[in-house]
Amino acid sequence: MNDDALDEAAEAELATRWGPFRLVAFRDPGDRGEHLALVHGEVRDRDEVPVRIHSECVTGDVFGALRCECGDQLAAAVGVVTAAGRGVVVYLRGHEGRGIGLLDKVRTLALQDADGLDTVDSATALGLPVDVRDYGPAARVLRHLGVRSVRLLSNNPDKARALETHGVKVAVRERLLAPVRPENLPYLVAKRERLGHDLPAPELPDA
Ligand SMILES: Nc1nc2c(ncn2[C@@H]2O[C@H](COP(=O)(O)OP(=O)(O)OP(=O)(O)O)[C@@H](O)[C@H]2O)c(=O)[nH]1
Ligand SMILES: [Zn+2]
Repeated sequence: MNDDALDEAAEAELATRWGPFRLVAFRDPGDRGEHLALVHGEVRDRDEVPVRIHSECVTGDVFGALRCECGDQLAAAVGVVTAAGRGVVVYLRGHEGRGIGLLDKVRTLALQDADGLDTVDSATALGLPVDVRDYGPAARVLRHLGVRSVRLLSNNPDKARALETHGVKVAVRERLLAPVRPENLPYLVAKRERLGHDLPAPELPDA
């Protein structure tokens, strides 16, 4: 896809429970979707800016679902950014279910519960792709913000590679770990063993 400018963007200050952010809402020319970037501190013309590229997970991010660790990672990323005094959290809508959409994601969850399939096999069993996320919108908004290179907060080496193919300079990728819980243990195991995520062997804390 092209790596040109954003179609349109709107900005406002956003005081949050975590601290002050500048909200940049934008429409991307590639997927035509509306996405968000939460910007903290000065990021223009900076190198190694802490950046989280977060795929929408309405169940985990909004409703606190524990079967994935998305909500915990989002909070952790905001914590890293505010502690560093600068950074960006890009929130990509349309990435729900690694790009298959909300309804099909929920179908995969139901199949996991019914048949014990993991997050990969449940998608394949339904004839769905495992991961069809487009990182072009993330690359374009980082360019729009003038970020020179990023300290990427992610356990997914493919995400770093995908961003690089869209012209983002990933100076370093850093793990973004969430607490291991009984509810998210199967998901973390599958991400480590099936999807090649850079995760330590997940272990539950002693009770
Ligand atoms: N298809 C499918 N998608 C899921 C499932 N659980 C969570 N997701 C989606 O997975 C996306 C997040 O991807 P993950 O594989 O958890 O992590 P990642 O973004 O690749 O890697 P990190 O940067 O380390 O978070 C979100 O869009 C979720 O909606 C599931 O069981 N099936
Ligand atoms: Zn999730």
